[in-house]
Amino acid sequence: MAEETETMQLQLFSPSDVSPHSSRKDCWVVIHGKVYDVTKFLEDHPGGEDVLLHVSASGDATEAFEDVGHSTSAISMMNSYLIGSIEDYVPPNPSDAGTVDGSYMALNSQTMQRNKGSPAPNIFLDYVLPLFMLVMAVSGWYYLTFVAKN
Ligand code: HEM
Repeated sequence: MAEETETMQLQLFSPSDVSPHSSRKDCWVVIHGKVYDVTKFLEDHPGGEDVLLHVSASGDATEAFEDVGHSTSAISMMNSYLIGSIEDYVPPNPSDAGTVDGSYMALNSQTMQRNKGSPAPNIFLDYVLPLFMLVMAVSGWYYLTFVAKN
């Protein structure tokens, strides 16, 4: 039940259209709701063909693709394999919701921003270490001012 969209000229697929294409001779992967025919790329994929076959069979390759942290050149290569998109795509990760209709690059740069953004708070570096240094400085000042003088 594939059909053409007028705006993006991308074929629309349902998950059941995609699932039969998970063999070495015919391998499609779904990443961020876009469908890529990677059959001709299997042998050239630097990460190997087995990972692509595996995620192809799993239905949605988005999380696996993101976990690897592909380079921008890998991301630009993807367009050559783009054949369509999933109709009414529901992202596997709820935090991706709302970006389904955005372009892949936009979504990916958001992901990179998210990953690059503020690191997880470190209680030792943020609070304990500065407090320790403050106590040491005050003790030093107290010793030099009041104790060492006498
Ligand atoms: C059309 C889709 C894909 C393209 C064009 C692509 C392209 C690439 C490229 C160019 C690299 C070399 C490293 C880099 O430049 O980032 C790479 C590495 C890799 N890719 Fe993909 N990839 C695709 C999909 C996937 C998917 C769905 C997975 C799923 C797990 C995957 C797993 C890996 C792994 C494990 C590596 C090796 C990373 C390393 O050794 O550091 N790739 N891919």
